[in-house]
Amino acid sequence: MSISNAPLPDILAFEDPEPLTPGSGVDLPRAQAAITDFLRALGRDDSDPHLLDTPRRVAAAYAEMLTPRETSWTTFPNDDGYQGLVLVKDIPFHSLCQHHLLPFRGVAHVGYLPGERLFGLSKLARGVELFSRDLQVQERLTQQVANWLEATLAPRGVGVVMEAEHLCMSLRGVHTAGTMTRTSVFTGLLADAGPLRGQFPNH
Ligand SMILES: Nc1nc2c(ncn2[C@@H]2O[C@H](COP(=O)(O)OP(=O)(O)OP(=O)(O)O)[C@@H](O)[C@H]2O)c(=O)[nH]1
Ligand SMILES: [Zn+2]
Repeated sequence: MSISNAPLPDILAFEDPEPLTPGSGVDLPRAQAAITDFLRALGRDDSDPHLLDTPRRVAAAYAEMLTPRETSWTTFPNDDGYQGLVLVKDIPFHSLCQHHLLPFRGVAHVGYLPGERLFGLSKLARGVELFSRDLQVQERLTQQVANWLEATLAPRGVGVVMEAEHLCMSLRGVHTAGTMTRTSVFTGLLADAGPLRGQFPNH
């Protein structure tokens, strides 16, 4: 099943979540042949020993960057009735800009106010990876992580803040190295500014 920008699948139901299958649309031999053509079109000498295996490496690198790791989506009942914020800060992530196929990378802060279910904490970081390993724009990525938490946990509120440097702005084009783009989505009881939302860095 491809996760590319598709509506959230029903299997994200929170009672018994199944593992998501990573995107299966990658055709490695075809990608490798395309990189060979690409290098020739860029006027590179493909007899250079360092370039001989580059098409295979590049195809494999992009396939890896576009494929999230398999995981299980364990949730637990909130038997103790915990009402406070669960917030995992500074989750490193990287993704690929849909416009230039160059990386953007930074940190995500992901939190929720639990309802009846709790996530294993690592799953918040895995959720960021799930949607990052795609050709993305940062706004959609942020919204997808928030939508996924809503659909999976039915929490009382969700907050997702993402801060990233886009290499398409740093290495080319406008050449503004070091800029950081912040996107955020807050829902439910976190939609309005207040002390809970204030726990998010740079909210
Ligand atoms: N909204 C949004 N824009 C992005 C993101 N990543 C890259 N972009 C922008 O996408 C735009 C593409 O603009 P175009 O004018 O079509 O492409 P371009 O000529 O390469 O643009 P420059 O980067 O300004 O040279 C650029 O302004 C990028 O900065 C993102 O995650 N969200
Ligand atoms: Zn870009």
